[in-house]
Amino acid sequence: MSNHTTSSKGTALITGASTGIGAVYADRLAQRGYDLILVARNGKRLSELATSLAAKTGQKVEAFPADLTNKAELLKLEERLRTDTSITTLVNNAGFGGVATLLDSNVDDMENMIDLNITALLRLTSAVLPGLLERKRGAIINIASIVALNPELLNGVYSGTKAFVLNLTQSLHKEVGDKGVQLQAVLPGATASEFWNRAGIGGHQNLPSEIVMSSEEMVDASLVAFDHGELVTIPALPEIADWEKFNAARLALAPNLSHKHSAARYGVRG
Ligand SMILES: NC(=O)C1=CN([C@@H]2O[C@H](COP(=O)(O)OP(=O)(O)OC[C@H]3O[C@@H](n4cnc5c(N)ncnc54)[C@H](OP(=O)(O)O)[C@@H]3O)[C@@H](O)[C@H]2O)C=CC1
Ligand SMILES: CC(=O)[C@H](N)C(=O)O
Repeated sequence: MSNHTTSSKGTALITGASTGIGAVYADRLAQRGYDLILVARNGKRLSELATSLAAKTGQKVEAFPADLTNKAELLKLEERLRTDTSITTLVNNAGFGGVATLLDSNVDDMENMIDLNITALLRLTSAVLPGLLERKRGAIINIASIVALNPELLNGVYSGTKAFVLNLTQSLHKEVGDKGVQLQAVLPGATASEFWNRAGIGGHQNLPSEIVMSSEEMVDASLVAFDHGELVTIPALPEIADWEKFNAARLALAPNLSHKHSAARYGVRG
């Protein structure tokens, strides 16, 4: 498959685009002049969104229904990412979480969460990245979460999946960030979307309103950060210096985490 684009921005492929944060990315990127490929399970919702965004923006918008936890469907999307040279941007947004403790969770549901939040994201990234590097152009936006930094909040497997997304993005930035491909990890806090209904707490209306951002504001802030080339974006964090201090402390630990001998405090030095 070759170049389908009608746009100089190229095509953005957005997973989890049928609603919530992904649907707002679709709207905003189409308004910025991207053609779109919209992915989610609900084909009817996707087609309706594709039709309305195409009419609103004049961009080419395609619905690509797929369950990303289904290997055959995931492989089809990977093939598209590998072969469609119009694709310049991947927004890895599809994901779900939970609020139950591990002991109260069904382990099959946890595995399914890992399949979507980690495996699908990894495989789609691996499929698109070589082409972007070859063309020296493009971006991957990965939707993580503030729970990447906060394992004590919500479900621990969910936190682990989002820590994976953050770490992978930081690692890829080091690997390819100077080769023409922009990376961004977005760490939303509580955001108004169907996430909260799917997570089993009956909707974001059940949260204190002071901690819940609209999906529109979350995405708009993240796109401003994207334009500034920010690698890790925490839309709700008032002072970026707080993140920078946290990250600097992590980096300062690094040279001291691997030594020939264990620390003196354990009293077992050879
Ligand atoms: N809302 C929040 O408070 C926060 C959300 N996030 C993250 O943001 C991302 C988007 O979530 P949000 O918009 O809030 O949630 P929503 O539940 O509103 O949207 C999730 C999207 O993912 C799609 N999706 C779910 N399962 C699959 C699947 N198996 N295959 C393909 N698509 C799937 C859904 O569509 P369909 O059902 O049609 O497949 C939908 O489009 C997620 O990664 C979430 O973890 C991070 C921090 C905070
Ligand atoms: C931190 C949150 O409130 C959240 N929903 C998430 O991380 O997905």
